Amino acid sequence: MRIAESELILNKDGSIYHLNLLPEHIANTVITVGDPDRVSQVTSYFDEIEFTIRKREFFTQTGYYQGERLTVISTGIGTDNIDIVLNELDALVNIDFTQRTIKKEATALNIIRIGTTGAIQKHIAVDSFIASEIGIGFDNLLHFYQSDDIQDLKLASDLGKYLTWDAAKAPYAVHWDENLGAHFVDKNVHKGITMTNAGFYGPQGRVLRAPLKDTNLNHKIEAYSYKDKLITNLEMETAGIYGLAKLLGHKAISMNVVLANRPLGKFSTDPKEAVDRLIRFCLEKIASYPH
Ligand SMILES: O=P(O)(O)O[C@H]1O[C@H](CO)[C@@H](O)[C@H]1O
Ligand SMILES: O=c1cc[nH]c(=O)[nH]1
Repeated sequence: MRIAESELILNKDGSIYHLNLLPEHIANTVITVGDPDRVSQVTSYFDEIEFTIRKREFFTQTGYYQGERLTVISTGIGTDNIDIVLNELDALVNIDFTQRTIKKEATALNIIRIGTTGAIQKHIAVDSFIASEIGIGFDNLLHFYQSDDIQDLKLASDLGKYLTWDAAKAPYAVHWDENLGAHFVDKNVHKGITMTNAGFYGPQGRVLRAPLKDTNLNHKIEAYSYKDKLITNLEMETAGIYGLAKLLGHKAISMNVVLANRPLGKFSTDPKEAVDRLIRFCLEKIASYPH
């Protein structure tokens, strides 16, 4: 079926609406980062940069790292942007832009998020790494899609009940890609459950001037366990990436460096270096991932 001009929106040069990319611009392995400035921090380790484009907060570079073609793209902040980035990346590989039809053979991308986060457990020190085994979304994004079969409904319902959460704002839970995820875990990485929320302040239990509705929310999250697993960290993209990647047939892993330890009230003294260590770690893991 032909997809209408209002749904699959292409720019005059044939590129996809927000990302401004043509199908040939992206590699099958895509690194997503929140901060547009982090894209060139990643590609500073590349042997060659083939392509650079920027529109709004979406800055993309494609190039080669140890002989492998990789795309690095910034998503900006939040799962509203993840909806755009994941749908448009998927369209670039799985929709024929000339015919406006879905291609017969689907392409699966490897998607690796290199992000920053706040730990909710005291024992997870600032500057350490977390690989998200599960992303739990409090942002509602996945509820707009038919997605029950890719969600961990039991975990979401258990946590919703534990927090006596408003049913209209029910969380969703989606697992990482097991193969890709396992490859990124080693002795220096905490494996955890990441809570993705719709904001940095109130939704992550931060108070500057605006008082919180539930002042105990972070303590409750810190104390919650499901099948002996704790919620480890809070950020703003992982669950959306896991949900849409799984729904669209892509493989995703979210790796985050801990900049804040919330219960201890600590923040990294050198966030740029901490992010750089995670970048180098992830690039080595990508280079050694069997294809
Ligand atoms: O560093 P990035 O990848 O942007 O990730 C985290 O940092 C931002 C908030 O400071 C949010 O996007 C959060 O998820
Ligand atoms: O506490 C933090 C740190 C980074 N990013 C977040 O979303 N939260």
